[in-house]
Amino acid sequence: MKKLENIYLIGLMGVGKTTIGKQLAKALQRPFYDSDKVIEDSMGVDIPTIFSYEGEEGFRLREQAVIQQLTALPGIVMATGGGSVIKAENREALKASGFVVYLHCSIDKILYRTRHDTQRPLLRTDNPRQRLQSLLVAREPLYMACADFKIDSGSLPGKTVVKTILQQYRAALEQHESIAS
Ligand SMILES: Nc1ncnc2c1ncn2[C@@H]1O[C@H](COP(=O)(O)OP(=O)(O)OP(=O)(O)O)[C@@H](O)[C@H]1O
Ligand SMILES: O=C(O)C1=C[C@@H](O)[C@@H](O)[C@H](O)C1
Ligand SMILES: [Mg+2]
Repeated sequence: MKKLENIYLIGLMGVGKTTIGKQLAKALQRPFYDSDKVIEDSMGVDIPTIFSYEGEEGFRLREQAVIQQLTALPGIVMATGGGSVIKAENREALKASGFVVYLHCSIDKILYRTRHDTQRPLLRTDNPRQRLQSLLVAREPLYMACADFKIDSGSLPGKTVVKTILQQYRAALEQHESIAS
């Protein structure tokens, strides 16, 4: 049976996984992990540097190792990298071990939120809008295949997003417990 002890946030870059994840962890008094930050801390360099030396493929292998490691921990909140759902092994690990929340918002909002960003190598292109659109088309089915709950994190204030996720999580826990007993 699927476990629900952990909460995982998935979605495109810039939708607010790190921001919302930290607030959820605080509300639940749980440890917070950000898979991107765990990779950066373990390597001692930032993500653009990893991409430039190892390519996206090298980064994905490191990401897979970190997702496997973190999904084995009990009682955590994790913000995942935007591309963590690409690998089937990651999707399986996320789905099996936690309540998965898919944060989404409009491409316009993502572009606005990431307008000063230098840390997202996949947006370093002449046409970031087109890049985000094609990432969304490719990934939407993968996000949906993992998600227990999908929420618009673009038009709602962060506080409301956190409150709604907590309500959904508690409802899922109750249902889970009644099925198990
Ligand atoms: N609900 C919100 N309302 C307004 N701004 C927000 C909200 N959530 C996040 N932001 C802002 O949007 C930007 C991107 O958020 P964040 O870094 O949390 O996204 P992310 O999903 O973790 O991105 P990545 O996948 O690249 O790590 C940040 O500047 C953050 O302050
Ligand atoms: O969407 C993506 O593929 C990425 C999102 C970021 O969180 C980082 O994991 C990295 O920049 C790649
Ligand atoms: Mg993040």
